[in-house]
Amino acid sequence: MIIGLTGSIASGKSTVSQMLKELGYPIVDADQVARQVVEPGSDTLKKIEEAFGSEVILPDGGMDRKKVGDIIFNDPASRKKLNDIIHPAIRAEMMRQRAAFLEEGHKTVIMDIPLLFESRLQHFADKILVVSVTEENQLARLMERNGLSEAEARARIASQLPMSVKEEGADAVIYNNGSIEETKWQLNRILDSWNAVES
Ligand SMILES: CC(C)(COP(=O)(O)OP(=O)(O)OC[C@H]1O[C@@H](n2cnc3c(N)ncnc32)[C@H](O)[C@@H]1O)[C@@H](O)C(=O)NCCC(=O)NCCS
Ligand SMILES: Nc1ncnc2c1ncn2[C@@H]1O[C@H](COP(=O)(O)OP(=O)(O)OP(=O)(O)O)[C@@H](O)[C@H]1O
Repeated sequence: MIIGLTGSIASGKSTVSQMLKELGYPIVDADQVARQVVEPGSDTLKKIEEAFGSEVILPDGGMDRKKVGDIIFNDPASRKKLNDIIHPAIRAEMMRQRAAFLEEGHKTVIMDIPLLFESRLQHFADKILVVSVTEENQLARLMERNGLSEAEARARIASQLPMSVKEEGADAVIYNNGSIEETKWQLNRILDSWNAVES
């Protein structure tokens, strides 16, 4: 069984993903893969440099994530340009990791994909698990975690589909507004109902 884990920015996907990891499930993490494919010297980073200029490259050859974030979260055309370059590479690497886990004999694989709905990747998953949060908690947690102003945080939230659309497309929803323990309890209940065996 492939479980697609998604949600909105700062809704708690990584928190839930960590719980799944502790339970023994193998995880393919799109945000982590997105870092892997832009390592210094990679073809993808070269294409990003061609598209956005050498000012998005740090002196050590890595991508300046802050600068790229400032550009793409404030301009839909730039966001599309980056997505068109980076998403094919992310998808290919995620497919490779998924196949490797299945080949190792894992019965369940978690695909943590923040943009599952935006990129129309629903077909990747047998079950879609959405981590939801109220807009108030989302804004507060995002500002706190990333040290962003309210305007910067709102721009990031607005760059994704509304939470309600994702909830509608989910097979199950975790409401991550209470304690971590409450979130863990919801997760366990959902995994039981899906008979999702660890590893
Ligand atoms: C723009 C970048 C450089 C910002 O890096 P930064 O370290 O600040 O953030 P990080 O990578 O941890 O992403 C945080 C969250 O931002 C959101 N986000 C990231 N990229 C996008 C995007 N293109 N569109 C909408 N939301 C996005 C996701 O919810 C993600 O979980 C980086 O997010 C990136 O390379 N994005 C393009 C790749 C991508 O689409 N990743 C999302 C998963 S496929
Ligand atoms: N139930 C909770 N109570 C309080 N804080 C929480 C809770 N769940 C998550 N957080 C905090 O909220 C922030 C966002 O959570 P997390 O990083 O898991 O979200 P995410 O969906 O993975 O974000 P992103 O899309 O940006 O990768 C983190 O600082 C996390 O510690």
